[in-house]
Amino acid sequence: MALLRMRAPQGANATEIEKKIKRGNALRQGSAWRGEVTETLVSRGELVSPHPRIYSVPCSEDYNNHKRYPGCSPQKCGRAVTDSIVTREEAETLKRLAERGLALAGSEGGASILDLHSGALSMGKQFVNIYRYFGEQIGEVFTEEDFQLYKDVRGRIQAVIAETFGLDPALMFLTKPTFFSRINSTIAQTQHDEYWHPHIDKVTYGSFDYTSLLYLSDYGSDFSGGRFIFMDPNGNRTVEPRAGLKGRVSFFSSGTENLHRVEKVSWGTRFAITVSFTCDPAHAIADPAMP
Ligand SMILES: O=C(O)CCC(=O)C(=O)O
Ligand SMILES: [Fe+2]
Repeated sequence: MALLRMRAPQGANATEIEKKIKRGNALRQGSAWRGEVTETLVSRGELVSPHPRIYSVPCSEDYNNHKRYPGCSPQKCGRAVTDSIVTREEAETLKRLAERGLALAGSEGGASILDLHSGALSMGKQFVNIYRYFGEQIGEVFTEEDFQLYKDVRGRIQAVIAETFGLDPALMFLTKPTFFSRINSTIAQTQHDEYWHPHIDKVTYGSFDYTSLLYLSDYGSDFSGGRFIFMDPNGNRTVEPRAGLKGRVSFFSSGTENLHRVEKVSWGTRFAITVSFTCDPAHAIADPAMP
């Protein structure tokens, strides 16, 4: 995603992890596997309800290099998708909010973000602080109800992640960045537009232990390309975004076991929100709020 390139890998093990990505990429390029989709974990036509569809993956060693927080740090790793916690109306409301916010500016390239917590909004080739730049006008874009909806949805996602991975939800914390993304097929102008690179969220964002993505538009009707791809050593596993019936939520442990990328969007516009959690209270943030 756009914010993704803003941060260098952090921590003592970052270079090791980068080496692992490079080794993995070299292996993939040299093998018979040419990056095709080998398995669709959840397709656009399915409704995953009432229980999440869960795929377990062995935890990578990443977590051994970090302080462990009992009740939160991953002991079980994997990925899951649920279509049962965000209604279609809620997804539509959040999409309209993303549209309104991003309509104020946006990247010249194909990927724009609006970070609700920091206020960072793509503008041309850079970012502005939406709360500072638009001042009082912000009241015409966001309402208290919008922030309340974000908070409710965040709470539901947190609960389902805790349930799935056997965690205490009170010991996991929202972390930054948390942002709306808007992606289209416009040619990239800066690195921030290059959303398609393989990455590991724990490396890219530092504080993430669990990542979630709430999709606000539909693969195949609002846009094409733009599938989410887990890049496993033995092939690609994809999740097809969708929101038209229920807002699809995909979530996963943020370490090397979940190396991933987003396929390039070939037409249309793709909206999503990233909502992620940390086990480290020092990296906790409050829910975004009206300034
Ligand atoms: O939008 C998506 O499906 C994934 C974005 C992503 O990988 C990220 O923001 O780190
Ligand atoms: Fe990511």
